[in-house]
Amino acid sequence: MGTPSAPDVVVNTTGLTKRFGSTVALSDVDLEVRRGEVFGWLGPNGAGKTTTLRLLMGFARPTAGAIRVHGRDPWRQPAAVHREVGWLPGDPAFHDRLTGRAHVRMAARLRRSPDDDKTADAVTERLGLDLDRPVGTLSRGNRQKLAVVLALLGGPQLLVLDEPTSGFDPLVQQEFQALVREHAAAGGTVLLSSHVLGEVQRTADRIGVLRAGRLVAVEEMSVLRGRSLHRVQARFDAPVRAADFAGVPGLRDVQVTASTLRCAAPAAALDALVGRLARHRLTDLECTEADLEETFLAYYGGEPGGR
Ligand SMILES: Nc1ncnc2c1ncn2[C@@H]1O[C@H](COP(=O)(O)OP(=O)(O)OP(=O)(O)O)[C@@H](O)[C@H]1O
Repeated sequence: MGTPSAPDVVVNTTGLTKRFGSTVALSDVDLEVRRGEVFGWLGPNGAGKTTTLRLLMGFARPTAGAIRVHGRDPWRQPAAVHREVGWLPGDPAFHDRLTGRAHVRMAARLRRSPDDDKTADAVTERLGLDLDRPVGTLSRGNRQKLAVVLALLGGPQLLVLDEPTSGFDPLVQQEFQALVREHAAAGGTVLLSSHVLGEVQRTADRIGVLRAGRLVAVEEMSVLRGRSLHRVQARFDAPVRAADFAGVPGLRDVQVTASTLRCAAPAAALDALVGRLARHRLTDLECTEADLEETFLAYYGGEPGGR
């Protein structure tokens, strides 16, 4: 079933749709994730991110459309897909009385990969985790580290990570981001979900944005950075009108009150904007670059917590 995918396509979906009763969790999603890239899967709570990843793992069956991992249908061939995938669930479950190392050994036995203690020790040391403590005594962040260790066991080609950095402090986040980048640099592929751009902006090569189950954008991170908005505030020695600044391409959120203009402009619009400003007598000008999260919300709308 499905068309064969090109060799560098690791995950592809066509018309992927999942409904739960009357709830449409995913609607007609077409997506390709390629070898060697880190793909950020972004959207507010309830947008359908986890549903996508669960379909990828074969834990649920699409209502319509298809998802393939290296051309395989995860619903029909879950074991073959799981052999290639390191999975970090959004709410990892552990046996509280067993140590981290016992979990590693169990997972290694399931994967039949004897070298896993070495992988586990290397990752554990980098993230700063004690594998010899019962999991029930670990903090949330440390349990999350163990989930990362387990996802990396056996050197999977594809890492599928559902909100992986929740609970990490900034230093651990940095180390985790380095692990993700190294995985991609070695030819691996990473698909990671998040509801905030800030969490994936340092690691992702591309992002896909989901909103209420629909794919609203797929963007190279470098393009998004290029669209980065500037907040501009200009004061003049006499009242101005919004119409004086109409037609500057890309200008957003224009507010004019008496002799003050406030607006947002992508870098590409600054030159035209300055031309318009210069038609009046300026008394003050401020221009500050918005952070990427703000740029992202301006383009894709909505609150990070809203659906
Ligand atoms: N098993 C299920 N039964 C019924 N509805 C479900 C089920 N799983 C998900 N949903 C619904 O599907 C929609 C998408 O949920 P999903 O968990 O995929 O979103 P998400 O983007 O991962 O959100 P979050 O960031 O909160 O984890 C939501 O409306 C959710 O309530």
